[in-house]
Amino acid sequence: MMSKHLELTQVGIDFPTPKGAFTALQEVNLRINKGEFISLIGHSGCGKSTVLNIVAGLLNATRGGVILDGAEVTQPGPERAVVFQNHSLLPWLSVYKNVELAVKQTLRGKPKKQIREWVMHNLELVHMTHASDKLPAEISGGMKQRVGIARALAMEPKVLLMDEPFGALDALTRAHLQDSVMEIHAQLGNTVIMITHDVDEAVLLSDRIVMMTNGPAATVGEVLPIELARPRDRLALADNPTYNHYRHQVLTFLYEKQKKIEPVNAKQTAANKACSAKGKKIDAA
Ligand SMILES: Nc1ncnc2c1ncn2[C@@H]1O[C@H](COP(=O)(O)OP(=O)(O)OP(=O)(O)O)[C@@H](O)[C@H]1O
Repeated sequence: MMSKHLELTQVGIDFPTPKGAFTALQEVNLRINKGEFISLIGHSGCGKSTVLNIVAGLLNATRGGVILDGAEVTQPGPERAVVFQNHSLLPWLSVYKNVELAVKQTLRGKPKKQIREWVMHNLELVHMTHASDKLPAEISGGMKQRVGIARALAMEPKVLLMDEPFGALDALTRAHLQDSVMEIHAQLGNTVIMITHDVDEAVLLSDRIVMMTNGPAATVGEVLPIELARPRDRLALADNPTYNHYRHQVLTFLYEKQKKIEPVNAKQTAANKACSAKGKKIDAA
């Protein structure tokens, strides 16, 4: 039986700017069950990373707050591991050492053999044991991202926070990693919050998709439960009407309900002004 364990209540944040306070988020409310896979989707700049950073404890909310298993989140902690778009591995350490470094604190004082087994176990989860002695520069982008995920998992976090984890990868590598993440999630049952811009990725991976409104003062617009049986097979789902219905709902939210009106750039504005001035002169002539 799943129990609610992560709660964002009335979360709001103001950033100081030279022009005064900028309200990025307003009244964000979300209840997440243990083991749930949540995707955050919304237009660029709406506040997805800000939500994730508040849950990670890297930013403090101006209003409201986050409770994880009854304790308020006020700072970063090992129970909330973050995977960023750009792996952020230490370039001078091997794949093995990068993962080991993350668990040294939590496994301090444990026998070396136990630490080694744990590091290798986590590299195995992401299929990276074969490259344990390589340096980050010697492996591909997708492999680095796998190691970043292994490093996060090795900390045994209650919540795995992923900020566009596959954003920098080519489509095929991305698909392989999505499959790995689904496998790992099925095996470990961590709670996951993932930011994505990819509608297919959100539908394929999630239990619920949280769709955010445009900023400023962005908030949760709609929440879409994805009731597709697991394990999920991307090929089989391509022709599945329910899958396509979910896809359509997300697209409708993004491109109809939250249509992004791009600001006209300064150059264009100047050009338009010049044009209409010219037009007036012509009219007047
Ligand atoms: N430290 C800061 N100071 C001022 N404004 C900020 C700060 N951090 C974020 N913002 C603003 O808050 C809003 C939300 O930013 P955020 O990075 O969370 O958006 P996002 O949805 O993750 O964007 P993207 O999809 O492009 O990564 C944006 O308007 C951004 O400019």
